[in-house]
Amino acid sequence: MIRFDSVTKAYPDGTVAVGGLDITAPTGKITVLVGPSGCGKTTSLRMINRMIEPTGGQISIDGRDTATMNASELRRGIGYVIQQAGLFPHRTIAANIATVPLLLGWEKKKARARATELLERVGLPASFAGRYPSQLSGGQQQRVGVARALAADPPVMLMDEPFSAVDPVVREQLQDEFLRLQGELGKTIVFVTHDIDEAVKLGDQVAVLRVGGVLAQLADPAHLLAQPVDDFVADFVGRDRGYRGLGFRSVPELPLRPEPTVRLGATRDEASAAGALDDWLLVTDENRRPLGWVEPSRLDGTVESERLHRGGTVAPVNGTLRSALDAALSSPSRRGVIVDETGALVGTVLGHQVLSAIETSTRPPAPGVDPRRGA
Ligand SMILES: Nc1ncnc2c1ncn2[C@@H]1O[C@H](COP(=O)(O)OP(=O)(O)OP(=O)(O)O)[C@@H](O)[C@H]1O
Repeated sequence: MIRFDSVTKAYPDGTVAVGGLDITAPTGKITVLVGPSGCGKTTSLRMINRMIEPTGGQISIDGRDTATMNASELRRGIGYVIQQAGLFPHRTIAANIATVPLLLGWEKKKARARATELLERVGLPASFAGRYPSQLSGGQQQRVGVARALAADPPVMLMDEPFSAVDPVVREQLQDEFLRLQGELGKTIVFVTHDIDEAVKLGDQVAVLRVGGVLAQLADPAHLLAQPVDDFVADFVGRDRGYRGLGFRSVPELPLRPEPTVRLGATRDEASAAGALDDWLLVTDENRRPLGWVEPSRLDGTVESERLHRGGTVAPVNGTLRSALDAALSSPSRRGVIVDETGALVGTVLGHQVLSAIETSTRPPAPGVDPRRGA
């Protein structure tokens, strides 16, 4: 856990870059610092590894005051990734990745093996090991930057706009791979971005800062989008926040309807007895896993696999409103199929129910409720 207690950075010219910041970045989670240009994001990040020394307050990692630690030792336990990767141009990719392990005194062979392993981990071929940074695309260089930061397996990672310099498509791929990697590694990450979409996509919690390095709101993404604490945060997260919120709110909030079903091999009479003759009917296997839809009125024999209308995605019951809406919109019956972790049918939901759940979640909080406190 990284903890900021009333942390301040004032420059000799009087600029207060960070003004009394209190934030806790929980172990194994991604904390995103987001805010307009000049609000002190980078300064806050660099104070964690003491590339910048605070002028007030205290930063501790797992209860240890970083000011009392040896600065180079501190940095070796912290991976650091910056925009445009910041690779050493005259060193090979393998040598770049192995920088910290070699500083830590690893044998060359072991460091090289680690570099190759990490290349694959970040989605690059091992054959890139002998190339130079200029022989890689921007997105590939960013991956190497992440691999380099992970090389000595530090528990903490600081990431300063690591995906900002690449085009939107590559950026999305890098974000997805980063989330997958974090799912495996569970590092304690502080991530700086100016992009609210990136912040809500990646953050377990998001800290919105105002200029002067003051915390405006710290919340999980769903809560931030649904209940911005004031106009500054509301403007920053944007007007379409309700629709961004789709990706975060979970299906159990929705009223699920029981759905009549029928099995393969059922006759037309059985099918029309199960549901309405002129309505779509859901066909499942013996474990209640959805297989597709039929229209009983169009059946001229039994329900056969090849007659099924398979269109439509299914949404997991612990999934998001976005997946539920996709399921509803892509279903021929317009009823979105919700399944449990075994893939078995739990119920269905209508598109307008998903939309009203979003409406409810984006209404301002009731008077007396402090939106700074999590839901
Ligand atoms: N050496 C310095 N002397 C005086 N002021 C400084 C110095 N370094 C940074 N600042 C100021 O501190 C404030 C915070 O800067 P910082 O780089 O942390 O912001 P940021 O939120 O990361 O901005 P950006 O998104 O534009 O990178 C800015 O107003 C900046 O001009």
